[in-house]
Amino acid sequence: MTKLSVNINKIATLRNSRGGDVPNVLQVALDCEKFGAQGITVHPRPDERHIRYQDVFDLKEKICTEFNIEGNPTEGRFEEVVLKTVPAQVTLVPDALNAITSNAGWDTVRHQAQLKELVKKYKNAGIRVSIFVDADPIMVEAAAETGTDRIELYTESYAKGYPSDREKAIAPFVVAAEKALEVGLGLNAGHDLSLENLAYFKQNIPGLLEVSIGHALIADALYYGLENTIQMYLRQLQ
Ligand SMILES: CC(=O)[C@@H](O)[C@H](O)COP(=O)(O)O
Ligand SMILES: NCC(=O)COP(=O)(O)O
Repeated sequence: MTKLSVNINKIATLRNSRGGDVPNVLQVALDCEKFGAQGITVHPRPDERHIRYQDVFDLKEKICTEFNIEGNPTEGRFEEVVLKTVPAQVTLVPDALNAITSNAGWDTVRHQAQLKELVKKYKNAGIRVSIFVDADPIMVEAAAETGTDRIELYTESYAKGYPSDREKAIAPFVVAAEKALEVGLGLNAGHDLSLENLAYFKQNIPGLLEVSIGHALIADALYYGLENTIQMYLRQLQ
């Protein structure tokens, strides 16, 4: 089974644009769960441009599905907030401070020692760890050496390549997924997954445990409504 974790960053973006509490981020998260989402993902950034650190505490208290916190472990209050809230999963992402969104996976060879320390710290706190990586078997193999439980494959290149040549776009992800299974890593994926490209990804990637989807899903909800949209995404994963 592949779990759908809804990334609610975009709900917080909308709320922050007016400075009030509409839409209410916590209520949307609870509704996502009610509508069938099996997890909630947030990606607090140091400038708190969407999810605020306080949201993370508020969400942890109320949501009952799997809580996944993504972000750069060395920036802002990320480490403090994750260790205080103890989510089900932390996903380590090497975000640059000025990037519009996540734009690369870890170089797990170069950052091996740093990642080993981080993985140990979060695992000792009882948090499952996932490392965001590109679809490259060398990066996957080195991720396994850090002791991480899972990796999250960074799917932007798949999403970009899908419309013109989906077989070519998926090929490196199949290789990376097979490597992950071979070295005993759990497998997540995310970034720019959508109603258009999700089913083919799911059908071709062995052992896919979880996808986290935000941008496209929230945009689709403008047309189909949140409940319908979540059901539509869940159907792609059957
Ligand atoms: C880790 C990742 O793939 C990102 O998609 C991220 O979680 C979304 O972050 P933004 O909403 O800040 O673009
Ligand atoms: N980890 C990826 C994620 O949470 C959502 O990414 P996107 O669907 O907003 O691109």
